[in-house]
Amino acid sequence: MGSEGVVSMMSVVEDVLKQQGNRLNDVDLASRKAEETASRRYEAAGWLRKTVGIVAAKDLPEEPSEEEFRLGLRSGMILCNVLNKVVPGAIPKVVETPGDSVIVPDGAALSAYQYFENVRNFLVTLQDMGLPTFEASDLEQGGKSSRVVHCVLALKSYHEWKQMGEFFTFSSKVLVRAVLSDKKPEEIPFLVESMLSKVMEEFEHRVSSQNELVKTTSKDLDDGGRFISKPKVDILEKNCTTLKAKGNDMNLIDEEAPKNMLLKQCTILAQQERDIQNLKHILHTTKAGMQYMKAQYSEEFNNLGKHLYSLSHAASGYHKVLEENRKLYNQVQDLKGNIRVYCRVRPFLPGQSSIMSSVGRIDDGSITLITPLKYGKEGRKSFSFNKVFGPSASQEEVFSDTQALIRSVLDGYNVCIFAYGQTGSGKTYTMSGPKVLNEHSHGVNYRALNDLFYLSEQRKDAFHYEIAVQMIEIYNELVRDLLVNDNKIRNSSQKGLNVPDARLIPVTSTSEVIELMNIGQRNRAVGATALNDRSSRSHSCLTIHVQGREMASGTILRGCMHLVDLAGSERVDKSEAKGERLKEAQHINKSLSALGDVIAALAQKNSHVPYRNSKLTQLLQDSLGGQAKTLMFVHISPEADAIGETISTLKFAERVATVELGSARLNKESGEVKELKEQIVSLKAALARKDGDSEYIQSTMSSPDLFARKAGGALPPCSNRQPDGEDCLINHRQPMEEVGNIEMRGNSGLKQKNTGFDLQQLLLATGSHPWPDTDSSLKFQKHGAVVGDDDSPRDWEGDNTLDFFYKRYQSDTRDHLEQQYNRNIGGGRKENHEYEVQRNQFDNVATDNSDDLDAATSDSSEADMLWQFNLPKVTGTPNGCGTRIKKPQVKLMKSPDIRTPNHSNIPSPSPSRKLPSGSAQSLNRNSRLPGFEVKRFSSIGKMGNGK
Ligand SMILES: Nc1ncnc2c1ncn2[C@@H]1O[C@H](COP(=O)(O)OP(=O)(O)OP(=O)(O)O)[C@@H](O)[C@H]1O
Repeated sequence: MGSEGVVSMMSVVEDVLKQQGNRLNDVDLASRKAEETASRRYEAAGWLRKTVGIVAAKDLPEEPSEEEFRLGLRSGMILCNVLNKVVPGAIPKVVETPGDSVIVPDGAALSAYQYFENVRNFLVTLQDMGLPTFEASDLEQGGKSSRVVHCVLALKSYHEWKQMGEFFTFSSKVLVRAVLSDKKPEEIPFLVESMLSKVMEEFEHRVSSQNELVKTTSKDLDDGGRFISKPKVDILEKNCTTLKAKGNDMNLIDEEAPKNMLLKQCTILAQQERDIQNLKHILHTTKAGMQYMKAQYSEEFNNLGKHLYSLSHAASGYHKVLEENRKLYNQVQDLKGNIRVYCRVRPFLPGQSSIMSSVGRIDDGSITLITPLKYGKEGRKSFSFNKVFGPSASQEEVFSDTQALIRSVLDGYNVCIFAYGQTGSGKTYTMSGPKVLNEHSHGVNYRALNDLFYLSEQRKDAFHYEIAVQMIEIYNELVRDLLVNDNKIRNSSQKGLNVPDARLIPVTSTSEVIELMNIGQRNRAVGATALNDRSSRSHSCLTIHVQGREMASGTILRGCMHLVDLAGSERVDKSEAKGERLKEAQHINKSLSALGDVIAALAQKNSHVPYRNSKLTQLLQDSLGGQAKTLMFVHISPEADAIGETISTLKFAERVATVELGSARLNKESGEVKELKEQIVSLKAALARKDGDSEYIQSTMSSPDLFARKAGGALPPCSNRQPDGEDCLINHRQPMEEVGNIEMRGNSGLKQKNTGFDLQQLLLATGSHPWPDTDSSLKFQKHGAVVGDDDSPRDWEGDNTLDFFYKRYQSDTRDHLEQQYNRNIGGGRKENHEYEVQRNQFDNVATDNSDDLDAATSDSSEADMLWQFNLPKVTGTPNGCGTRIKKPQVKLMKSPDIRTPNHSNIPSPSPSRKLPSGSAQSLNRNSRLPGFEVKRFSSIGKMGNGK
């Protein structure tokens, strides 16, 4: 472009400016005043000149360098300021162009891109309106303005279209004014109409595209944005087309630039759509993944729940199995006859420090002690028992395993529960409870009795039970009946435990027993005042005798239960006991060590078991050696300084646990046997009547057993020895010999005679010669007890005499008796009675299938007998139980030679076994065996009747 062109352009512009300035004056006086100032005009003209000159100097490339960009920016700024002059207020003036921003007069910084975009739009609008100022021809003619616009568009592309955002708003009022200011009045309606139609067109176009966009967006949102929807693509394309078309329509700019820009915009939009779709897809996938994971999680959670349930089920099953195992183990132990041993650890007492405990660990069945060096390097010692109860175990827990034993008593077994342990270790607490009793603190005694009465009540439709109680203490080797108020020691014999003098009192409820126990405790306390805390220095034993009759069959079951609270073991040197206390301690230790000896002998299965070395071992004899079910609670204190006693206590207890007593025996007597016994009694009575033995008749006619005597609900009368005015229960006391065990039944006449039995009579009755009365060492005490001079137990197991006699007797007694009977028949002789008795006995031996029961029955009382009479056992077992005589032997043994036994071949069982005469009529059917005979007669001696 030549200088002429520039000048003419300048003059055109100057004219326009002039014209416009004049017109604006008319429209807005204030504005015009400002715009009309010479300096501004001049300035505007100068800017314009400069701008045009610069732009003319160089075309701005599409992607300008920094310098080019700044140049273009500056050109645009100048142009805009010119335009600002032309249309005041339409475009803000540019004060500065720092970086790529534009500072307007009020100091606000705008992005250059936004600013020039607005300028472009403004120019396009003006052009669209057909304003003369910006006639295309003018621009094209001058070419400068188009370059400026180009420059602006180039800037736009430089900053990318996508950043396009806000547009300047400018006052349409101002614009209209500017447009109409130089128009003739007649042109105005046309112009306004044209402008309005364009505005409407644009407005409608924008509204419709806006609506479509809104619809598409909402549909996409409804679809969850899964994929690019076809309509949307169409809209995009349409938009692109529109944009392209628009670009084509733009006459003010180059053909290519808008096309490129539109294409770019489309590409960018499409890309963005794709991105959005991808994102949506990812979102969808993630959602699906989440849902899948959620489902999986909940499934796994369910499975875990099921697994946990099955685990807990298995765990409870495991515990059940453990419990079952323990029960089975206990059953096996019971079958083997092992003494059950439960260990209980006392808690620290109030005021004691619990830091120094000797107990390290307690498991279900084992306890580990922490031991000082002197007990071994390991520092630990473990002991195993049937169960170990820790310090926190409740009375109920401790009793829980004992319940089965209570049932056994009602089933006809003998049971012994005893508490062992060092002084103050909690024996009395376990057996009776603490001083202040409540429902939870009741000890084994109370609970056992409660159960006993409860179970007997439950069985009342099938069984009729009668229960009686005895209570004794052993103090300094003297036995004392605690249920007698006179406080006399009933038997001070050092040779025998003369328990028959201990009262046996029928009871019908736990409270009655508690009442008796209180009496017993009071009696114990009387001693205690004199002898310094005697209650803990003596062994006490509560014995409960139970007899049950099965109503349907008449079968009799007898069981008894000893509940023994032993005196505490004590180290004399440690306690520094002196005088009476020392004597007590020595007695206690002696009896406990005797107990230890008995246990050791039993554990080693020795043939000799030294029961007689103390009253205690005699008391426990039927529990330790008589096939009873025996349970020991061993107690220990937790204090570290008691470790010595604790270890020896537990060692002792472990030894006890190894003792096998043989399986417990059932004390059962069938109705048939009972009938036979009754027949015997009546036959005896008939014979006695004939003999005029009124005393005998009288006694025989009385009911044969204590419990039978009580029939009709009346309690047995108290003994003659009972002082008048005693407690009602005391008044019902029975001498023990009347009520002891099974063998206490009937034949009280024998008791009253206080006679023993005569084996010689039996031998005579069986055609045997009596054993020579060579020894006076076997004596009868006043109650018929047989006492050896020495206390040593006699083991007759290996005695050939017995075997011999047994064989002879067994095989031929029946014939012999029948012959004897035939000889005596009609003679009214007493021998007939003996014959009947013996024949019955024989029949029982030969035919009675309840043989075992008989044996069991006899056994239950056997120990009592021996205990009472100091009579050594004459059975085959090492410990004196009469259980080794076996029924098959009884039935198979035969000897042709029985009628005239060669007495030279039958040595006396023992020189000490000399028996008094005159008791032949008291023969028991069980006298089929010598061993049994002796035993039976012992029973008779003790109980007063040996039917
Ligand atoms: N399991 C326990 N829980 C709480 N206190 C107990 C427990 N065992 C024992 N005691 C308390 O310990 C003290 C001694 O107990 P207990 O009299 O029963 O011992 P002991 O072995 O019978 O003594 P001794 O041999 O002198 O007769 C008592 O005060 C008793 O209450």
